[in-house]
Amino acid sequence: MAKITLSKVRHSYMPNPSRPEDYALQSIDLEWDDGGAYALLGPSGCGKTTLLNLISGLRTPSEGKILFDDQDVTNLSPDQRNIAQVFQFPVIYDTMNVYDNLAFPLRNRGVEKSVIDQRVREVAEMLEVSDMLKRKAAGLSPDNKQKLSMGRGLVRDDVNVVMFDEPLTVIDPHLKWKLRSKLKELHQSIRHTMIYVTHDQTEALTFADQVVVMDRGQVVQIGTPVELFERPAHTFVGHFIGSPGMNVLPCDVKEGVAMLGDTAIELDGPIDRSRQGKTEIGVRPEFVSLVDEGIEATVRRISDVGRHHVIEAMIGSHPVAAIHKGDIPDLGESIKLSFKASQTRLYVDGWLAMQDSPVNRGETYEN
Ligand SMILES: Nc1ncnc2c1ncn2[C@@H]1O[C@H](COP(=O)(O)OP(=O)(O)OP(=O)(O)O)[C@@H](O)[C@H]1O
Repeated sequence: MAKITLSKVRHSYMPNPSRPEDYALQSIDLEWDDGGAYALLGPSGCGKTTLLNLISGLRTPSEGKILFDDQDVTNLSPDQRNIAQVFQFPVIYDTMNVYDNLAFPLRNRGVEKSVIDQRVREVAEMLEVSDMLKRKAAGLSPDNKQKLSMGRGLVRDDVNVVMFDEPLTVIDPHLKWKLRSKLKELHQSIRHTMIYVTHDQTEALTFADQVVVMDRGQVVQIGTPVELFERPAHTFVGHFIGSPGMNVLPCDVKEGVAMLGDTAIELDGPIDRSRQGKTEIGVRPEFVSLVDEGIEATVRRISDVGRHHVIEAMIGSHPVAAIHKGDIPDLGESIKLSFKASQTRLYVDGWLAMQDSPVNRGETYEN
């Protein structure tokens, strides 16, 4: 296993890139600890697979360096990097049985027979396929095939990193949660460095200790699931994570106070007054409540999502969503809203602009 460092990594699929938009990956600096569980999360086309392929060695970056511990692996082949990869679709040998499929990566490296047997049985046990070891892979259900594919990625204990590229795409929705929690459990027991690529926030947030949120070739925020939810560094993260996403309302700032029309909005702390630009208030629907005295709004839509309702109301011409558990108002009714101050923040040009905001901002990222 290894610590992985990306230093000023950029990648373009064009022969002579010149403008930022010519790069599928803008300048990326990352450090991933040995044994950590990481997710790369972002919308389709944001560069997740490109980044994964640069780490695995399937592609060489146009610029920058990739290190495994202190070794520069930028120009090494996938084989030389000693990694395991699990793809969207199962990569298994249909004609072999489950045991031989799991044993294959070890036999390939000349591992001793007794060690192979022990490892195969351990992994089979972890993945709950022990009773299928003698079955031909061809006859397995799609989720068992993908489990087997994962097992082939996990069977070697000498790999630097195990990478998963949207591994649950082919799995039935009702089995997804099972495999998702299985993977988390596997990470906790074998402690390989793992990188999990997905565009699904639930998958990323359940699997990873740290989630790297990407958009248009850039890293927008790296944080724990709680940090991403509670303190999005950018309005993009606020929108992308959460259901519904964070409310973002244009506001004015007067003498350090955020104003929504004539109403002063209490925030989580003092704002960073050095930043100039488009000012907005960000507050998640979970922290918007219906109250007796507050900001005036008109109910536009109500959705029943089971355990609660999502009330969409208009503050002037701007929509705001509230997650609400009590009696529901009528459509068109005038209501009053309040935002929980400790979860309400100012964003300037999309970036969090509170005095204690982290400075992990992509210089060229604009949403
Ligand atoms: N082989 C290629 N040649 C040219 N452009 C490519 C190639 N592969 C990817 N791209 C472009 O690079 C950008 C990033 O693509 P990438 O596949 O890395 O994104 P992604 O986040 O993995 O998307 P998805 O979730 O859809 O797989 C996209 O604009 C894509 O069109």
